[in-house]
This record gives sequence, C-alpha cells and structure tokens, in this order.
Amino acid sequence: MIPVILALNAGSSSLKFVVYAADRDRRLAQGLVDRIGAEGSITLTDADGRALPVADGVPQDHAQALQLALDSLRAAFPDFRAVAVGHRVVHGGIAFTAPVRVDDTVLAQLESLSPFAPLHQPHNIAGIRAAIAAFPGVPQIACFDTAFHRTHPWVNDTFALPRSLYDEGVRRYGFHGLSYDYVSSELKRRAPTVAAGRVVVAHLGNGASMCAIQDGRSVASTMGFTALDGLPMGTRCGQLDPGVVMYLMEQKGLSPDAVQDILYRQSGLLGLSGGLSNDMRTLEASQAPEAQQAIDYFVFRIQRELGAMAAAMGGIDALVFCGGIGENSRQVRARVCERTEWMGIEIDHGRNSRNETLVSSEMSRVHVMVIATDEGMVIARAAREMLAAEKDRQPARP
Ligand SMILES: Nc1ncnc2c1ncn2[C@@H]1O[C@H](COP(=O)(O)OP(=O)(O)O)[C@@H](O)[C@H]1O
Ligand SMILES: CC(=O)OP(=O)(O)O
Ligand SMILES: [Mg+2]
Repeated sequence: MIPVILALNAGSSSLKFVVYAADRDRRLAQGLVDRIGAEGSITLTDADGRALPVADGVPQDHAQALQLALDSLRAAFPDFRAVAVGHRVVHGGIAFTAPVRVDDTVLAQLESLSPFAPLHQPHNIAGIRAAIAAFPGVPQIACFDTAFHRTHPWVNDTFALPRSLYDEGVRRYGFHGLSYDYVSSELKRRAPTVAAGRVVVAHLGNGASMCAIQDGRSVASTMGFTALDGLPMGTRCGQLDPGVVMYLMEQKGLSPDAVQDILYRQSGLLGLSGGLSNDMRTLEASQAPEAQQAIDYFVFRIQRELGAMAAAMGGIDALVFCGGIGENSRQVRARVCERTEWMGIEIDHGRNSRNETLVSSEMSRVHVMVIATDEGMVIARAAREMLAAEKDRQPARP
C-alpha cells in the first residue's frame, strides 16, 4: 500500500481533491467534482495531467461528491491508503493561527465562524463532515486561509469602527493564505535573496487578492473581513463604499439576501461585462466594449492596490503573479506592468509571452515572476508535519 494524504477544497458547488505522497512533496493525482446538486460531474487526472476513467454517479451533496471522488480514486489507484485528510477552511477567526486537528470542539468553533464567511465556511465544514464519515479514525486536519495573515500589524488588522466591533472579531483577516504560503515558500526555494525582501503576490483566480509579504511574513492584504473586499473578482465586487449597501437596502428595499447575491454573484467581471462572463478567457476573446471595460477595471484596480501594498512595506522588490489569470493571462500581466514603471517595474514582453518564470527585463529594478500556486501542497505539508509531531509525542514502546 502507498500511504497518501488527501487534500480537499470544498466550495459551494464543487469539491477539488488532490492526492499527495505522505512522505514527500509529490502530487500523485487530482480531480474536481463540479456542479454538486445539479447535473454534477467528476474529472480525475494523474500526476502528468492525463485524464483517467471515473466512477458513475450524479452527486447531490458533498458526502456523495466525496464518495464519487473516492470510488474513482480507488479504481484508478487501488494501492493508495489515506493516512490523513487535510481541508482548506476559509475562516480561522482570531483563534486559529495554524493548522489544527479536527475534533468535535474544533468543529463547533469552525461552525461559529460561518457567519463571517457564509459562502465558503459551511461548505468547507460539509467537506470535513463527509470526510469524517468516509475515513473513520483517520486524522482530519483543517488549514486556514486566514492564518498566514495573522502577522498583520494592527493598522492593517482593524477598521476605523468602534473598538467593541474589533474585539468581537470584525477585523481585516485576509484570505488566500494557503496560496500565499505556497508561493512564498517557492520563491524562497528559487530566489532566496528576492524572498527576503519586499514582495507583493497577486493571486488572480476566480477569487482574487493581493498580499504584501516582507521577510516572508504577510503585512497587508487587499481582502478584509470577508472575501468580498479588495480587487474585483469573477462575480464579486471587490472594494465598495458601504454607502452603496445602505442605498440598496434602504432606498431600493432589497433584502440582505438580495444584496448578498448582487455583491457575491452578480458583480465583478460578470457584472461589469453586462452579464457576458466571469471568465477571463471569454472576456479576452470578446470584442464587446463591456468585456474590454471589465478587463480595464480589473487591471486598474490591481495597479492601484499594487501601490497600496508597496506603500505598506515602504517599497517593493518583487511582484509575483499566481492563480488561473496570473499564471496564464499574458495580457493581464503585461497591462498591469504597463503603468508601473514609476515603481521600477519593466516587463520583458518576450519572456512574458513565453510564460517564463521571470518576466521582468534585465533593467527592471523589481523582479516580476510567475509562480504556479498549489494550495493543496501546503495542506499536505501541514498534515505531514502534524502526523510526525503526533508520532513524536507517542510514548516509545518497551
Ligand atoms: N489561458 C488563460 N488566459 C486567460 N485567463 C485564464 C486562462 N486560463 C485560466 N484563466 C482564468 O483563470 C480564472 C480561474 O482561475 P482559477 O485560479 O483556476 O480559479 P479558482 O479560484 O476557481 O481556483 C478564470 O477567470 C479563467 O478564465
Ligand atoms: C477566499 C476566496 O476568495 O476563495 P476562492 O478564490 O476559492 O473563492
Ligand atoms: Mg481560488
């Protein structure tokens, strides 16, 4: 049998799963169960990205989605034996600053944080419950998107609201921490001198944020109390005057649910493109002026926040792109770097169009890089470390 660690990222209607070797940084397989509850489907690929046959089934909930993933994995890799299951959990609140082994007390604490991340946390918890049922006795380890940012200085941790709200947890948490953790570890491995400086990482996926990392520690993030703040995203609005929310509710009489739906699901690239798409590939291929305007706004807000992130560190030595857009869209990278010469950024268009790791020119004072993120790897490492620490704590057998 081959001992493996399963890393799960349960979203509202999807379950991403990745299998890693238990003893080293090696990805063995990955898959996605999509559209849980509707006409759900599953894909599974091996370490080289080759598609593998999958089990039949239309998952109606997260438990069925996990079952389908496990049936497919067992058929394709009969030798795998999970020694731990790690979970991406979006919100760790004030309490969780590091990965934690899940028990009933932890589950209750995670549930109490659901109001802080209503569109992510309940699904993460559903994934944990499904995994507890599917793997009785196997350690379940929760890894938090917020944990990487708990090093923020107070001025980047608070809003200018009455202090009692800060005390009850209304803070600027920041998210995508597993991704930032991975990218900064990769940067340290590939370019240790650069990693020791002032680095801005732009995680540009369907969810998007930026993080200022100084000496390997997060000092600022564009996301705040929820994963709505900061950059515009596929369907989320990004930074918004709270007066707009008051207007929608008081003047237009919209319910909290209706406002939530607008801000989380109808805004961002989708809203700005007039409902055309939340997908950058579709927008880049479109001739519609609204599609181009949506990209213009996306790029402009990244440039604005780049200034803010650099200011939080008193300067910038490197800019790293990651996430589906950051890793693949030459156009977005080139455009972000177009009006940032004042910061010492100069892109090399040849390197950029070849998707090289270093895309800045020899003259550029700031290193501009592309690093493919791997949130699951951070989860697998945390699970491995926790298993090793638990083994060390066990009394030696006579
Ligand atoms: N070749 C590409 N060119 C431009 N955008 C791309 C390309 N490949 C993926 N993307 C974009 O990446 C985004 C999805 O990012 P991803 O990190 O995979 O999302 P998620 O947050 O769901 O994990 C989509 O907007 C998609 O259009
Ligand atoms: C926190 C967050 O925005 O996550 P995602 O990008 O997976 O939606
Ligand atoms: Mg994402």
